[in-house]
Amino acid sequence: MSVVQTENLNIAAFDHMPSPEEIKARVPMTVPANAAVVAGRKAVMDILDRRDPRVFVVVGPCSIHDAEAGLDYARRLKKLADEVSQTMVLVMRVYFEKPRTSTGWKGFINDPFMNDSFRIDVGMERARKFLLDVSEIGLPTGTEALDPIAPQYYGDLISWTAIGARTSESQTHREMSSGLSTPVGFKNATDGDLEVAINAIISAAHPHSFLGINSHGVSAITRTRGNRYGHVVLRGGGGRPNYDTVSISLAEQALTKAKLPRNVVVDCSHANSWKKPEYQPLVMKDVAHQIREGNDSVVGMMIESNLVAGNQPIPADLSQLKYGCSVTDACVSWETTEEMIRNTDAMLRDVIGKRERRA
Ligand SMILES: O=C[C@H](O)[C@H](O)COP(=O)(O)O
Ligand SMILES: C=C(OP(=O)(O)O)C(=O)O
Repeated sequence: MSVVQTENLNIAAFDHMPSPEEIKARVPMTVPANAAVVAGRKAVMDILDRRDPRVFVVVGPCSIHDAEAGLDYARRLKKLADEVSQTMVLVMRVYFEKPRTSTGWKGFINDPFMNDSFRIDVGMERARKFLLDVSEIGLPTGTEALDPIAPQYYGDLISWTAIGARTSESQTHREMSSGLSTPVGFKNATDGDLEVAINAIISAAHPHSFLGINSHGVSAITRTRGNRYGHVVLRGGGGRPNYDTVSISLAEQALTKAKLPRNVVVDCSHANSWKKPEYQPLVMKDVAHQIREGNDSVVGMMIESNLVAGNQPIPADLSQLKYGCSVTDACVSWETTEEMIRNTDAMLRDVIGKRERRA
């Protein structure tokens, strides 16, 4: 009797992927980019530690699919960030990895040509280059860490990380977060459950040992120190938003009960806006109002925004793509984004000033 093959029965191919070191050699860190990352991380950590009275806002496209439009966005955002720097730290949302409810385009790293060629090697290098370019503009970047190997390729260029609603309960993602060098926002689950995010913060704060890769792309027992900068992100779910005063108070109580810092970020999009971009300004205004009224647990907000409002399906002929328009979730336009950020700046000026004077 011969041995019957029992492994890799559903694997079509193993194609070569350059190591993190090789990709970094092609797109090396620069001094100005490094300075933006260090400053961005410090600002967010200081906000979480209450050493900085401002709030951070992670704002940008639902996903990056066109580097040129993305950089156009980044240049505009940098000007806005400088304008409102008294009250807010703007972090550009640079999402390359999309967790899908069932199927769909999984992002710029997975399929950079958006034609099912899945050139992850090209996607990873281009993603790294994009992050470098945004950082050189002087903006910190925030991303969702979905693939547990990917941070080895670009983690040095990230200032804030999200663990998404579909993965906050995943041990793999909690382990990975325990080793990330950035603050990590854990989203409540898609059904609205906040406990998974609280458990994720506790888990990620501890050291873990797990299977990963090192910078040479070799399997490694990865041993982490634990990440004390975990916090919750309220994104709504289970058919209802959770940015209202009662939901935020419940989140504060849950954090206190778990002996965790009362740090809450509100995602103005997703189930908090019923996935309708036109509601995002209302959510942001409501949350800014809560801060004005004395709330001190909300440390940040998130906005899904692009140059052009709405979204578009990915056409078979990519030349038909509308410039600056999302190919995933619908976003608010650049003009609306400016208005949202400027209104929030005006609403927060007094309260942030008071916090500053108290310090
Ligand atoms: O923000 C992104 C989307 O909400 C998430 O990736 C899920 O998208 P889908 O439900 O369209 O698959
Ligand atoms: C997938 C996202 O969010 P959530 O995990 O809240 O669905 C996202 O922000 O792209």
